[in-house]
Amino acid sequence: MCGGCVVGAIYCITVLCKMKEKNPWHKAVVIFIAVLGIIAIVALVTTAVLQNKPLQQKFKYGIVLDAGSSHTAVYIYEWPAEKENDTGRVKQKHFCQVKGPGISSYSLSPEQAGHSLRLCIQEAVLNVPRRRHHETPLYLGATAGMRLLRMENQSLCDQVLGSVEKVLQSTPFDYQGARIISGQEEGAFGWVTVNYLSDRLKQGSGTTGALDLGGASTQITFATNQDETGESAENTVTFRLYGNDYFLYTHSFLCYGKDQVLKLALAQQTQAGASTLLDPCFNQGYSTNLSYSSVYSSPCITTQKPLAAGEGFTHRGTGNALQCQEVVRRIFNFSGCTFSHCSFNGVYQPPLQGQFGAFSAYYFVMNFLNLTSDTLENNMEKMARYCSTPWTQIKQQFPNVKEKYLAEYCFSGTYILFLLTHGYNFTSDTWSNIKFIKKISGSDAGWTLGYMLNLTNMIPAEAPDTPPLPHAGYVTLLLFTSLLLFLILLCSLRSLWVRCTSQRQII
Ligand SMILES: O=P(O)(O)OP(=O)(O)OP(=O)(O)OC[C@H]1O[C@@H](n2cnc3c(O)ncnc32)[C@H](O)[C@@H]1O
Ligand SMILES: [Ca+2]
Repeated sequence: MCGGCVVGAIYCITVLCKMKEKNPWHKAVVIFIAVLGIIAIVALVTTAVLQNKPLQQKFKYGIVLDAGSSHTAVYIYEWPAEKENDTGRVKQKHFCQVKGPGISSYSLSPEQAGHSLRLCIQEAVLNVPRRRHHETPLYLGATAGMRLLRMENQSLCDQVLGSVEKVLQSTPFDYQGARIISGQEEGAFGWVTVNYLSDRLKQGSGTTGALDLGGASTQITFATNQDETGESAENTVTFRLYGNDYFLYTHSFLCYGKDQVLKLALAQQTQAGASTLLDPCFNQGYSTNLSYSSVYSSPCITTQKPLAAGEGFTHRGTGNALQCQEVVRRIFNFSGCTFSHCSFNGVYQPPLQGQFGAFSAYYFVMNFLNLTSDTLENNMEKMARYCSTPWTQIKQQFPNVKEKYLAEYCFSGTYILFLLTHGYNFTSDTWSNIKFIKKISGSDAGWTLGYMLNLTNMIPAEAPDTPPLPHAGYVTLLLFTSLLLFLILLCSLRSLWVRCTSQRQII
């Protein structure tokens, strides 16, 4: 188009040049054409810039409720509408922690499960623009607490899900269902979240494994070679994302979350039915009364409450890390592996590969104990020091930390170190491959984002086509070409002018 302008202008000037002697207005017309040329070029460049300028960003939203065993959390995600399929574009906009325990704890009053969500739902209504409400998908995924309730009592489990469903259906959002997700989904979507947020999926290699420690279950997930996944189909998840194939190893250990594993340890230590339990995993001076039923009523505990036992027992700390390790060791079974490699309890696990992100309770506990950036050996020493500190001193030192957490850190820290090393086979050399994380680029690490990305088809199987030039490159090229054409126009005008003048002199 610009080339056409220039050729046209040159033609006009040639004609004008011939008409020169007859027309006294020739100079004004030449200037007029030159100005028109400049205006045309400016208009062209302006149009190109404006046409390609990103429109004012419109955002879309998605809401996921993480109905965990210990609590429910509501995550609101936000992304630019026109960049839906780009990796790293979806961000956590808002987070709301539901007051009270997880929904599985409402099995005796199921109506309360739905009711407990109301405040966070109200927050969500305020945090998503009203005009987007009807098109904002809303999902609820329940994890290990509800898996355990389902094992215990299917009917109560259905009533609790029905109660949350009733509340979620009455929201202005596009409710997409409440369900108990499988352990494989929990592990695999945690892996998707971590790798999506760290922008690793488009690169196709060097992904990060995901370690999630909840209250009732724990997951390990990492990419491995295709031949490693052949041994155990139930531990394999495959994804094709942005044109790359991923073969994931994943396993969820039900009952090995932080709260249930403590019950395993307590049950293991109270087999004799004594009225006092001296527990090396709790600080010296710590003492509380526990009922036997609070320990033995969990479906994770397969042994019966000891016959000789009364209603309850006194749980007393002795604070000894080495003895605590032995207590923890007894809740793992390292025999009976029928595969080439196992983690524990006869579960297949291929050799560990690559870096790992450890989140949820891994982060809470290791961060509190200051064990996130040291060697394994130093962490063992720090752990021993924490366990041997008297309870009164611990309480004085951390007056603002919830007492239940404080009391359990010796046990939880010892369990985490044992699980990662003896359970999953991390060594002193590979310890530094684990990063204890809470958030990545402002969004929480966890399964919820990966779950939503999957259900909304926001991660394409094939890499989307990208324009050959980025926007800035395209505008620069256009500007440069226009300037070049403008210069050619000026030169042509000048040379024609010179020719006309010389012809006039000859005449
Ligand atoms: O995945 P599931 O097993 O269903 O459980 P969850 O989703 O409820 O589990 P979380 O990751 O939210 O929490 C894991 C555990 O960490 C505990 N926890 C939360 N904040 C903590 C903190 O600051 N210090 C220590 N423990 C904490 C919490 O009570 C749980 O027992
Ligand atoms: Ca969880």
